[in-house]
Amino acid sequence: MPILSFNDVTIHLGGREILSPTRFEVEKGEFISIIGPSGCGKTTLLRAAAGFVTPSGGSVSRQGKVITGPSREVAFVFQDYGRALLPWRTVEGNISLALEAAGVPAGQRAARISKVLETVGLAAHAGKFPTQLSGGMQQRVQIARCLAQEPELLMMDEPFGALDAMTRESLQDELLRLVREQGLTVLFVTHDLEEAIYLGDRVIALRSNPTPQQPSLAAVIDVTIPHPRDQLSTKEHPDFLRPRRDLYHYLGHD
Ligand SMILES: Nc1ncnc2c1ncn2[C@@H]1O[C@H](COP(=O)(O)OP(=O)(O)OP(=O)(O)O)[C@@H](O)[C@H]1O
Repeated sequence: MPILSFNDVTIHLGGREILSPTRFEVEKGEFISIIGPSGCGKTTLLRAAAGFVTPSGGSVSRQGKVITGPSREVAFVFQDYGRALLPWRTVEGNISLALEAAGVPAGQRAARISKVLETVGLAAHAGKFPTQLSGGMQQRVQIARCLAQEPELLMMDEPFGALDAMTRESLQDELLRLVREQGLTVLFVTHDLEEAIYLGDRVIALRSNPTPQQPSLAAVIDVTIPHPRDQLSTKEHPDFLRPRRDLYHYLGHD
């Protein structure tokens, strides 16, 4: 059974159709990249998948059950790490939030926090406050907080969009490693075509202003580049260049 199904989901916001009927499924352990022009509904699609937005038509199911609201089984990483982390809590304190919310007993929290901090390479920074960390490290704290939650689904909304190119590439590689080690299922929104292909098992391309002839779902492209991937050879691989060219056209760059 798919972990997530969009069953002809339509979404209207502010009296406008943002998402025209959209159907796709996500299997456990898949990494789905979502790409499209600004305002085409990428965040809205993530929010619907997380139960924050109710479809005006169709339904979203998780493990075969129609979702009716938010769940602890879904964790969110936002682009704006500065606002996602509480500045008055240390790194450990921020991660503890997810465990407190999930009702994990105090005696079990410390071990889970050190495990996720180890996983994201921040064990030495547990007692620091977010402002004492670089942007990339703060983003890793957000990711660690999500991992501590042990979610079924990880939603990432342009998580690396505010980082410099080198930090972004190293976090992409770290994320790929985590996904493979932990068998995570991820929906990852990005503006960056190369990032979408580099990370994804599939790329979903959305278009703005859908019509019956040109629905929101412009394309779903399988990415067959083998793992492990690396920034140099993967991006020269024919299975990288082909979807890059196809998606470039789908996104209206003809
Ligand atoms: N609560 C809302 N009420 C009305 N309109 C909304 C609401 N939320 C989003 N929209 C509109 O829906 C459209 C899609 O927004 P969304 O944030 O999903 O796009 P996006 O593809 O993620 O954009 P970006 O790439 O710029 O982040 C936009 O035109 C936005 O203005």
